[in-house]
Amino acid sequence: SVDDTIKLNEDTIPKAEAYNLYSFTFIDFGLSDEDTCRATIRMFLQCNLVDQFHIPYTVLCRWILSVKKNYRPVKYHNWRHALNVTQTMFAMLKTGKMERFMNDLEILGLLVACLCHDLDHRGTNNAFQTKTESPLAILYTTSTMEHHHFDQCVMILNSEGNNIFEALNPEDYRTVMKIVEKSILSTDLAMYFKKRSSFLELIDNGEFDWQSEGKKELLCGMMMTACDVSAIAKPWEVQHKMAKLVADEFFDQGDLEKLQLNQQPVAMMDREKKDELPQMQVEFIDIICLPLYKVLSDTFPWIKPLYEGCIENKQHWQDLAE
Ligand SMILES: CCCCn1ccc(=O)c2c(N)nc(-c3ccccc3)cc21
Ligand SMILES: [Zn+2]
Repeated sequence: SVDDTIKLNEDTIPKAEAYNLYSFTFIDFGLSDEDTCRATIRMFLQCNLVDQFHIPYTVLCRWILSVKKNYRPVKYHNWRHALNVTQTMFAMLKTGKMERFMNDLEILGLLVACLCHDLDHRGTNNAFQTKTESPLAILYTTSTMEHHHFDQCVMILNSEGNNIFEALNPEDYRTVMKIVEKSILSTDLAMYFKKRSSFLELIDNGEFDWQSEGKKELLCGMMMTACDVSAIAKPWEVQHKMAKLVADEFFDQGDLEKLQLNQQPVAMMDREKKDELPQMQVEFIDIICLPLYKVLSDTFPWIKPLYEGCIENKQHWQDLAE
């Protein structure tokens, strides 16, 4: 009858294995937009978040659709990137066994942060906001886009029927919003090097339980970056396609800089230098990705597949760079 809501149970939403959600080699290419929403629901179900935090099914669906709608159709920083980052976080927590260090609020916060971490991205980076004196750069002078992404996350949660946190008590609500805010802000790659050296210091001091406030925040921040760049660790065919999407988005920004600002873009964003891409990929892997996945997989061995995937892709890019 009309008042039959779609009962949320195992069979209305395909199983996690049907979407290969537990794997570090998850590929979204074959999924329809509707499938991406079902896969997101499945990840929340598998982490028992819907029952744990009494998230009404219709609110969860509406929120996922609102988040998807607030991603722009840019070449790389779109809804599919958000889904891929969220799925990598899910795989790190489950297959990578990182969930043992996290309480339920942290798991909820991390998945929400991943899904929202690039909301309303325009395909241009923080430097571009500053150079063009965009309204966002005037609003936030540091981590400009990341503050905007968090703002958009809050705006959606405050929209009618979209507050998946509505059943949380005030203390838990404050806690989870802090986790979401810190996790989204930690995806600013400019913060990565500082974060990594603090993380290394903790490792060198023999840190093992990660339970204090600051240490937990640092671990979540490292996990967020590991998920954000995880396209670099995917099977070569997938990585090659994703790298082209990243480069094309960078080149579009370079074009804007030439046209709007009459400035010469950096090599990474200059389509005249596209044949230097393989070498730039090797540098990106060596400077950002390998150090990150090495320190994480040395400490948490079950996420080694990310390190191995990255090593393999470095080899492929080196072959192209010669
Ligand atoms: C906005 C930051 C994107 C970071 N990023 C995330 C995941 C990726 O897979 C990749 C990639 N394959 N390549 C690049 C890259 C492209 C041209 C020059 C230098 C680096 C970046 C990247
Ligand atoms: Zn991202």
